Amino acid sequence: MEQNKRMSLDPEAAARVARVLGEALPYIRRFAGKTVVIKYGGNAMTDPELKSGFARDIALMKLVGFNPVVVHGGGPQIGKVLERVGKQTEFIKGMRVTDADTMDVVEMVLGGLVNKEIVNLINQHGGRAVGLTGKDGNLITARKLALVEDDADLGFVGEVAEIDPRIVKRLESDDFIPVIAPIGVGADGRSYNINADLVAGKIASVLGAEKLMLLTNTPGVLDAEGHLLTGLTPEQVENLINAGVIHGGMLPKIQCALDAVANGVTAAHIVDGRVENAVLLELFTDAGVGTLIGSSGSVPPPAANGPEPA
Ligand SMILES: Nc1ncnc2c1ncn2[C@@H]1O[C@H](COP(=O)(O)OP(=O)(O)O)[C@@H](O)[C@H]1O
Ligand SMILES: CC(=O)N[C@@H](CCC(=O)OP(=O)(O)O)C(=O)O
Repeated sequence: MEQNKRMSLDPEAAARVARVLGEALPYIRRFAGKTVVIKYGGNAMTDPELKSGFARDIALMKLVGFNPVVVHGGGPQIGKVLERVGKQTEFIKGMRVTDADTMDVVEMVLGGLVNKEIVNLINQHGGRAVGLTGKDGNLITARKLALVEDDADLGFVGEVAEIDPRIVKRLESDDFIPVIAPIGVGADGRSYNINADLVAGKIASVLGAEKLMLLTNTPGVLDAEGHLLTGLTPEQVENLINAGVIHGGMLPKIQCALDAVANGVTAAHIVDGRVENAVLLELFTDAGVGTLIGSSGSVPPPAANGPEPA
């Protein structure tokens, strides 16, 4: 039986598989033992097959020697539950205004439903994922976020005051895959709702990650005509923000990408999570996908042979 299966493999398909694996090898060597932080946005969690494919990609990353750390959002999922309980919600500069009741829903949806769904899917694909919120091991200490240009009170919206990465490092070294919900704990023990992009950026910086990948529902950063911008420098990003081309939910995303790159993360990528195998395409192919934000707007592909330059 096994013999028959092998014989029926189409030679062209076999050559394609071999080519893809060959192309992946230098990337597997580049990232071996390195941390890659993947932010999985609620808008990218569109259908069951894509979610399952994402989980399989993360499990595979770990098996080939990377250290994936997942930080997830869940904005649309929070919105649905708020709607079900008849609660209005409002966003200011991409942040959800969060009163005490909304905070309860945020914590239940992110720390409960969404976190455990991702953990479960990764584990179904042979990974060993562990779900955390910022409260576990004091991972994320938060303080209330005050908007600089606006007087608006965002309620229990927080910003990261400090990341204690010990629990994440411990899980990584024991071959677990940390899956983190963006809820922080204040000095007073209260919960704070933090934009998941901001948490992902800070965690990537503190862990000294090789790469930060932000999965969302656009092909990447688009220009005023809707064309994909494949590589951006910090100066180009600033011009696009000033021109109003980057706005809404893309603002915290791009801000965290810039912060991460300024704090030692080699590159940040904004990637279309609605594309099948988006994570693997970005990691393992020369072309990559989405928008890369780096000090020079590009990262050279790894050498096909020999050691990686230090
Ligand atoms: N220049 C831009 N290019 C692409 N998307 C943009 C841009 N400016 C604003 N956006 C908006 O940002 C959204 C992504 O942010 P968000 O909805 O918060 O996603 P996520 O849930 O993945 O964090 C896009 O769907 C788009 O509506
Ligand atoms: C302060 C704030 O806005 N928090 C977000 C947290 C979830 C999130 O960031 O989800 P996405 O990545 O799917 O957008 C919210 O309440 O929606």
